[in-house]
Amino acid sequence: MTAKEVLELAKKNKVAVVDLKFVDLIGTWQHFSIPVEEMTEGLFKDGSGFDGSSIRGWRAINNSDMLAIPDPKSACMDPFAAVPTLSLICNVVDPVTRENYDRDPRYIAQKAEQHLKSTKIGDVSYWGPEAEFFIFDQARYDQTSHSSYYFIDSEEGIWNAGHDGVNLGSKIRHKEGYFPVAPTDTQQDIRSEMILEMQKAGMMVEKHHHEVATAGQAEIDIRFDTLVSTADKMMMYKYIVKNVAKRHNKTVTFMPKPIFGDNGSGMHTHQSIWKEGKPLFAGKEYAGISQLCLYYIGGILKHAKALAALTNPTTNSYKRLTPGFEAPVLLAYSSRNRSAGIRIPMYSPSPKAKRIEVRFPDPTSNPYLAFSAMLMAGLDGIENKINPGEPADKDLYDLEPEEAAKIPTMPGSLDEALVALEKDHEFLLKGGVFSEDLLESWIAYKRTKEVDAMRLRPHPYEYFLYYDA
Ligand SMILES: Nc1ncnc2c1ncn2[C@@H]1O[C@H](COP(=O)(O)OP(=O)(O)OP(=O)(O)O)[C@@H](O)[C@H]1O
Ligand SMILES: N[C@@H](CCC(=O)O)C(=O)O
Ligand SMILES: [Mg+2]
Ligand SMILES: [Mg+2]
Repeated sequence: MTAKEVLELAKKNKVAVVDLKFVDLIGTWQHFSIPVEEMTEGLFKDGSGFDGSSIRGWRAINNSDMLAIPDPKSACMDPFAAVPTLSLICNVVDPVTRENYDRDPRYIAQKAEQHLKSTKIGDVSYWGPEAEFFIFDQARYDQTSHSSYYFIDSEEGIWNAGHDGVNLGSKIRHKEGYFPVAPTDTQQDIRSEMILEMQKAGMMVEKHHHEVATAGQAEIDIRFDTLVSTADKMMMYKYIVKNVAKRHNKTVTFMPKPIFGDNGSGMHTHQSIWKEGKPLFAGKEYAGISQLCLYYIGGILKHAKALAALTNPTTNSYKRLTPGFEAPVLLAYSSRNRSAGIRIPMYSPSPKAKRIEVRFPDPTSNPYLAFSAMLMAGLDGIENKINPGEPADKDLYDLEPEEAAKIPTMPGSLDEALVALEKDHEFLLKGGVFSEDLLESWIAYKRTKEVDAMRLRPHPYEYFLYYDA
């Protein structure tokens, strides 16, 4: 859509307000709105000003004026505003230099797309994220100065099955959420409503279903698209999922591991590179992939510990990456099992469908940064012909300890991942895609606001362990 077409769309839909959205460093949409009269063709060049100093991980107060420049291609009607509102996703620009702000995650993703072209390896990359999430009836969090408590509830939870925990016929048994029909699945209609809103917002949806966890775990899969467009769609995806849940007085969390002892939520990320309309990952090597694809896998595996700081960026992320819950721990690749960090799906023999699925990312990641970082790691693997080693076609959860010890693992904590990123980030700086400044501010933010903040707080479970010591 061009700027002119957006103005026509606004007229046709009797738009009164235009909502300008942009993503902060952590990966949350921020927004402000203007009356429709303020939306001229010039807005798409000159942008609209806002104070960037209050945005997480951004510039200090002495350097705070920013411009939001809307991307006309992102225009759609906002599904949740009662007043007819047009939604536009923006890039962020410095008003003095008119340069893109180098901490704007969307700009980094645009540079990653350009970088792929400049390497001449390929001209486009495709991304298909499968985000999982929980729909709860309510969630409460209370914090006193001494400790913190949380409480979640779900009509599907086994804790609602009766005092003795016996299944009463329409309750999901432990690990059996995937996927009996209603009345066991109580969330069919709410997921359907979510995908209808996604379609109205211009997204192509492939599937929705209940996931394995007992208490309202869901997944919606969208059709793959180019890097920036897919990251834009992930932002809209979360917006729609959370707001449809709210309509039903429910609440959604994308936390990777909200419930101890049950499956967590991942965001497996399918990816492939193409050149002149040809899929570069299809070939005659293992599982029908190409040598280039093997090198791409080599790059992802080599840099996985550093990547984790961006693809699994919360302290909670590492509670998901434990054996026994379909989330990967060991850094290996395989066509067969879902316990490997990278899987090569075998559903279709078509070269067009040939892709790799990186299984460790989770939906707390900022999609612009996570996709860009994975692309940069894969390209580094291709440029340096990094051999990924032999595939691991066994169940990696059941390996003999000596065998398992030979395979590298994901980091055990966010702290470890941040240290890995500090040591290994040259591959991200190529072509000026990521800057040292952005990575430093990411690491500092995550360390002080999340790792240290968690480390310094007494945990509720410590009361169970130590209160009567
Ligand atoms: N060539 C491709 N490049 C990138 N992504 C692709 C390509 N072909 C398909 N995809 C995307 O891959 C994703 C496939 O999701 P699908 O649910 O089939 O995966 P799955 O890993 O088998 O599922 P699950 O993990 O739930 O068992 C979709 O987003 C789809 O659009
Ligand atoms: N929920 C699992 C994945 C389940 C699946 O294979 O879809 C995870 O944390 O990655
Ligand atoms: Mg899934
Ligand atoms: Mg998957």
